[in-house]
Amino acid sequence: MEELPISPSGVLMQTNFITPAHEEKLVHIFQNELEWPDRPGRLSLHYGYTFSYKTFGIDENIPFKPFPDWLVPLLPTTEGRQPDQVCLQHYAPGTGIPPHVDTHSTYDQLYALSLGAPVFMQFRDKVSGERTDVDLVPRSMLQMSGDSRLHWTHSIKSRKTDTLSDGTVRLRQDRWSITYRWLREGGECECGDENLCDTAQSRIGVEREYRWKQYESDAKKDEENKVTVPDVVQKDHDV
Ligand SMILES: O=C(O)CCC(=O)C(=O)O
Ligand SMILES: [Fe+2]
Repeated sequence: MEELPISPSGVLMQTNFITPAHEEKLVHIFQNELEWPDRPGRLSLHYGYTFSYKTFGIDENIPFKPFPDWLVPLLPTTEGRQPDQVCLQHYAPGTGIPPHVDTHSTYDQLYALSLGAPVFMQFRDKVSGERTDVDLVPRSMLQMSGDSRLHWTHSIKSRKTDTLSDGTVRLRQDRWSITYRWLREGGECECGDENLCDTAQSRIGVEREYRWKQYESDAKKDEENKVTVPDVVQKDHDV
């Protein structure tokens, strides 16, 4: 893993984490062997503990799901133990993920493997307004640590194209990512960031930012009720 020479600090990347042939096999599995929710937008499948769209922590009611065979060789080994929560997501062209930080109290280390088409991830410091785009190239493993994990939000814009620095317009295509999360011992974060840290916020009696939560839980309800999610809720809430 090499740290990228950018703000925020703490963005580490390993390109070519797997070979193109391995990636091709995985995409075949994703497209032919997995059962995805039947709705538009970004789709998620969970392994290990299940991510809760209510608390943004772990869903305590769902037992640990063992990692499938195809996933085991894709687990990062640099944390000394397997992750606790793994989320495979499919981004159809045009879909993204709103700006957020992964819950500080529940999760400690955070990694993401990119497969399929490239896409830009935008890091944003809400205090200074500074933004940095990182190109998530296929087969690269990203680690978000330090400032990039705790003090900057990250997002993927919902749009059909990305414009590269040389002006080239790149069409979005199918992308998959695998997010790996390790539970934080003790379940409290000591970073003290009252803008982004749920532990710091709860200590000063501030309710968390619920917008993304609302979006996700609405999408989940719609999935349960098999109601089509209207296009408008799939747009980013760029706050
Ligand atoms: O798709 C990605 O690479 C990252 C997704 C993400 O930010 C998350 O699942 O929390
Ligand atoms: Fe995230």
